[in-house]
Amino acid sequence: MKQKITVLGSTGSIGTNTLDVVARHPEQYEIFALSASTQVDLMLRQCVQFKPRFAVMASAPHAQQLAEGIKQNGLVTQVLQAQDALEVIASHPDVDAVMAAIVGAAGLAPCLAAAKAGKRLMLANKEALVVGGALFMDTVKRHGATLLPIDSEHSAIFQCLPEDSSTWADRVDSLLLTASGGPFRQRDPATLSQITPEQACAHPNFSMGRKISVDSATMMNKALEVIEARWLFDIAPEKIKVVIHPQQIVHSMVQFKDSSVLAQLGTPDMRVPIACGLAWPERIASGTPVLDFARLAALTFEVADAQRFPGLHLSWQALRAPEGTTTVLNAANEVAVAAFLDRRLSFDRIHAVNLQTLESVQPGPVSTLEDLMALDARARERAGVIAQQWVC
Ligand SMILES: NC(=O)C1=CN([C@@H]2O[C@H](COP(=O)(O)OP(=O)(O)OC[C@H]3O[C@@H](n4cnc5c(N)ncnc54)[C@H](OP(=O)(O)O)[C@@H]3O)[C@@H](O)[C@H]2O)C=CC1
Ligand SMILES: CC(=O)[C@@H](O)[C@H](O)COP(=O)(O)O
Ligand SMILES: [Mn+2]
Repeated sequence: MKQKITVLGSTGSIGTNTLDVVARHPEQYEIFALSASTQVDLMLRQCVQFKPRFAVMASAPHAQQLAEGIKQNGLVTQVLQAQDALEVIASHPDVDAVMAAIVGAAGLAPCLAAAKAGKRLMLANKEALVVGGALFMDTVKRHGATLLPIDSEHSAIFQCLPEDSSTWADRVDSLLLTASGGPFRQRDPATLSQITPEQACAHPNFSMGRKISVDSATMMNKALEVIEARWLFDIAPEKIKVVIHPQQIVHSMVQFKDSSVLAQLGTPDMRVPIACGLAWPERIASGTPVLDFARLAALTFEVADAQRFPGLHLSWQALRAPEGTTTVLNAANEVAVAAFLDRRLSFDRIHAVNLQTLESVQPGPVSTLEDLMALDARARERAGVIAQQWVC
């Protein structure tokens, strides 16, 4: 039987890489549903190629445009656009696995729907876990869903950890997340206010969406990944460490109690963790060239400079603070990054918006999705006001 896959965010960087891997294995996988926000033409091409049963667009005008294209091409794909359409395709009884590749907190509701339906959930959308925290993990456990990390660092750790998670607490000393340091690892900090969105999005090793690219440049991506690791691997925040490794060949490491360290290596290409998540515990070809150790240059490691990357430490601070603080941090960062990408906020103010929002929003209850979304909305509103004072 072929596995039926829903891809949430199919027009993005992770979405298109997922479809690339799926297309290499037509005997094993078929696309059940796709979702996108604005890219109608690309979505139509994906529908022509993969013939999904459903395609979801985020807005009515985009859905209408897609429906016309679907009709012209004689396809039977049903186009949906409704508030709960993402939940519908994430939890449909015919779906075997869901790739969560929407960017931001917007991906939380469909992730929870997939988890409640007990699906195999491949999680790239780290913000969903940063926002959802305990509720997300409880939902996965209560409904017997299978959660597979797609974020490259977490996929690496997942592959290095013993299969039996009940042994982790006794055996594991710490998790070592590697970080590229982004495009400004060596840039004079005095010039950070001049950075353009184009410069910030020029990641040294990966071609990714604009939001995660800016996060990599501030190292807020690593802050989100520390929080993501805390929940995925149920580990105390102080046992999660970050080391800069500019080549991104070592994707992350696990240090055990006897000081032995296991690492996962590979060419930096997201099709590797995607193929790993799709097939786990089997292995399938990803289309990625293997590492050529004869030609590999030096692998180097450095400490992250706290002055250059002040956002990194917000992860540990937020994890020590009352539950819900990570939801506030994520919302502030989404607002600040959007303002920077719109050229309304300078690059070096992203951290200031995050910090001031954390200082001024007290998290309330976070035991339901509605609680989390209300807190997210409150934090966004506050972050918007804070960002406004520095509008450029
Ligand atoms: N790119 C990478 O290599 C990696 C990404 N990740 C994580 O994976 C997630 C996706 O990243 P990436 O693929 O780079 O992002 P992209 O911006 O490239 O893609 C995002 C996708 O989500 C859709 N989308 C955007 N906003 C909404 C919304 N409000 N509602 C519904 N759909 C929406 C977009 O639609 P459209 O394009 O049609 O507007 C697109 O399909 C992020 O959480 C990121 O942190 C993790 C590790 C690596
Ligand atoms: C590919 C991936 O998982 C991204 O999160 C990427 O690793 C970004 O790396 P840095 O945030 O370390 O630049
Ligand atoms: Mn990552």
